[in-house]
Amino acid sequence: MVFAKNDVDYSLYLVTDSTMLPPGTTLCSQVEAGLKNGVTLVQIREKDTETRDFVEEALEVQKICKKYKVPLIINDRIDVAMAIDADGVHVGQSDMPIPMVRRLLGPSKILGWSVGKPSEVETLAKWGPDMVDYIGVGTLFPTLTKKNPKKSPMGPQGAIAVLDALEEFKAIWCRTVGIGGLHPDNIQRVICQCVSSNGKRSLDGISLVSDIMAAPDACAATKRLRGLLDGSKYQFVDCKLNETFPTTASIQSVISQVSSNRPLVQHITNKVHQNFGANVTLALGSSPIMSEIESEVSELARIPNASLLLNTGSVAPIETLKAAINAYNEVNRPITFDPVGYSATETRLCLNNTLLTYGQFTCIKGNCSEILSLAKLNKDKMKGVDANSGNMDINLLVRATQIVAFQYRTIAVCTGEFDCVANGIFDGKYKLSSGTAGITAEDLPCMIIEDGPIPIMGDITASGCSLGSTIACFIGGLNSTGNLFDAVVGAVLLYKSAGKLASTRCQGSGSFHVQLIDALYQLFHENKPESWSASLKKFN
Ligand SMILES: Cc1ncc(COP(=O)(O)OP(=O)(O)O)c(N)n1
Ligand SMILES: Cc1nc(C(=O)O)sc1CCOP(=O)(O)O
Ligand SMILES: [Mg+2]
Repeated sequence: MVFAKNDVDYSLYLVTDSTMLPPGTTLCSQVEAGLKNGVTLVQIREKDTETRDFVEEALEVQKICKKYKVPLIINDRIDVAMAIDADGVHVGQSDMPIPMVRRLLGPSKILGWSVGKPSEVETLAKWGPDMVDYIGVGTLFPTLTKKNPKKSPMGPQGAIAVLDALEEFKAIWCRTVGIGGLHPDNIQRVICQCVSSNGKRSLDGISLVSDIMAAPDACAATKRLRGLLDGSKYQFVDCKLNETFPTTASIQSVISQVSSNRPLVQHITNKVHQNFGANVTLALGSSPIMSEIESEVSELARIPNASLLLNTGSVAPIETLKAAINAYNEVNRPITFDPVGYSATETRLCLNNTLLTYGQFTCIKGNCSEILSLAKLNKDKMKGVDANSGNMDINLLVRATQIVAFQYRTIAVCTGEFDCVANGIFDGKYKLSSGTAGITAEDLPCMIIEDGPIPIMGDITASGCSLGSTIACFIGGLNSTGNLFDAVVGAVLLYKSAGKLASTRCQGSGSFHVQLIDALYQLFHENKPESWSASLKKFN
């Protein structure tokens, strides 16, 4: 049987490993359980099996694949593939060179290649459409399955770079599967986030080993994976994700929800911010807890209307931060991420990038420098001077905010002399292969919040960090019918207006601190957004 290459379904690509079989299962029983429940492509990968045994196993698996009319790919071993007339081969960067494999296999067989960086895409593009049919894009996340890995995990951001390279080098024929550490808790996020910058391409499928091969109930495991792949919405937080533009009326509704739901806002933050952040949270009718105790994060995340503010100025161990992200993601509770000093040092860059790869953030908030760095746009392109002072290049900052929102599938906030909020969530919708149907970062809904300069804001500690507290209060307090974009924009609008009001009442930075809390308290409890001083306007 020859499979027409255009008909290959890469959506759920099982790679075997008989070293992890649960008791009572066999290589064939796990493969058949997968095929019965939605596996669309199989690769036999047995790294420690003698050739004779490998051939026999491959022949058995091939029989089952034929029964389900699913192609069988052989890992590494071109000789075995030819011997049993398999449907294709997968090789990596350190295996037999692709042109040689293609010459042995002939034009009709499926040939896959492991790719981890854009330069490898450039190579396959130069070879043209008769060489590589698909690429395994990885290693996405840490995995114990591949022994002595040569590549460190690239995360969704690394996969985006590969997808961008496929578009850049016009390898439009080449299909893609993500691989490495893929499991139900990250697959939707991967499909959502792994989209080329032009919005035209997302992964064509996911490839995995242990989630099925090591599953005591491989049928159930496969059914769950199939359900995620055939789904279309990643409802990662319990509220509405639609993209309607906020209004003063919708913001008023958000405040009413916060007021009645009194969210628990867990702060994992820097020491300077802790006290002021707690007082800001109380002023906003919410309940602060400044806990960095790993063993209680799951319990806290399950408290009704719990909301996490993760400010990486915190000195908590990274394992605690990861546990907190997991805990809140697991129960669809919101996480506001404040990557303090994002790339100021190698240490911070590594910490922030690790966390950004680790979970789904409901809102990512940063100052101009942090947002520009996250968007990989350096300040030199700014028309004006440094991003933290006057002469803002508004268009560039909005663009950077939209890029962050697009790439992390989040609500991105850039705060400074003016604030902007971009909505990159696409209502949670995702789709294999076709990306965002050509919608790009610059098409994202974006609101600008302005109230003129408030210089004294920069003269107190934790003013930026406490915008994070405000956002966490607002999104934590939403009902399931509350709209996320309204909440984030409302938080920024309130915070900016309160800052302006406090600046007119204070005598200096000391009294500004107090006046800011008073102003937040007053505007929140009055709940009259139409009277606030900051302006709210659509950027696009
Ligand atoms: C679908 C898919 N993607 C990547 C790999 C890894 O192949 P390779 O880099 O050759 O490493 P080994 O699998 O040979 O250890 C794969 N097998 N399948
Ligand atoms: C076979 C393989 N190749 C990888 C790559 O990055 O190229 S990662 C990997 C193992 C993936 O196993 P699991 O789904 O159990 O994490
Ligand atoms: Mg290999």
